[in-house]
Amino acid sequence: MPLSPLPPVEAAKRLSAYAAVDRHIALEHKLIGIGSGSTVPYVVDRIVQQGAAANAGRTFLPTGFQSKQLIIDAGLNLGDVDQYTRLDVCIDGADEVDSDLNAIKGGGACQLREKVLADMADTWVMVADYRKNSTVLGTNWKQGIPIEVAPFAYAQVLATLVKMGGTPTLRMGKAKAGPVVSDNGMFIIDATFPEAQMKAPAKLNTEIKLITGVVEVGLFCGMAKAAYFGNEDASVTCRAVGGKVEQIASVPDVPPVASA
Ligand SMILES: O=C(CO)[C@H](O)[C@H](O)COP(=O)(O)O
Repeated sequence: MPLSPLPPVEAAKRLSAYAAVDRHIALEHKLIGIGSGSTVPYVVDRIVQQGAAANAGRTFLPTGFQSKQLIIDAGLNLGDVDQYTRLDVCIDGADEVDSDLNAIKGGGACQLREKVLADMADTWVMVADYRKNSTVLGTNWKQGIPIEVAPFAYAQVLATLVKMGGTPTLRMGKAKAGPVVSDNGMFIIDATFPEAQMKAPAKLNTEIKLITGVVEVGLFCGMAKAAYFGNEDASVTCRAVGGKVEQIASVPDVPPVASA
């Protein structure tokens, strides 16, 4: 059956997710990390399409409340990060990816758990629509780098980020008075930095991480094996570690490893 029609950005998210699952989640993969955001439901969707037999012996670890619900709602086996020290593969979304596969993540305030699972995974892969495909971080994603901080320390961290050249703001709730509180009970600061600093994201990541009170930084540097971007023309751009870029003309309606 052909894929159901979707608005262009949603269709692009679905394409990236389907292509990444088809390439990176094989029948022998038993421990799988599920990231956060609005692209990841399509990852779970494609995994379910691989069939009940494929998924019977698998365990899925979530990066937060949202992905935990996705795993449960899909009828997949839920695992806890306490039970494992490695994953076969983890697929996650991204807010922006640069030409070296460094990424800004944490638009959904999940960057701590996302980074722990990325660290654990033998293969960590990002999925996103074409708007996230960039050369320098901060070009398309203007909101800033999400930084998870201990609530007690937030004012001091804000001041230190300003001294470092950043423009930080405390992320406020949309349907809640007061700041956003992460799944870990932390606050989130979003900080923009001048392009010169954004061009060296690994250095910036280390500098921010060293601020007392910072729990995790939404810069993911040197972690990804590949990033998949769904395009408006129904193709998928795959950028792999080492700089190889591949255009995937189309994604099949059914996953190649589908089982009964
Ligand atoms: O890092 C994240 C959440 O903390 C998400 O993966 C990121 O915000 C991308 O989300 P989306 O797929 O909705 O664009």
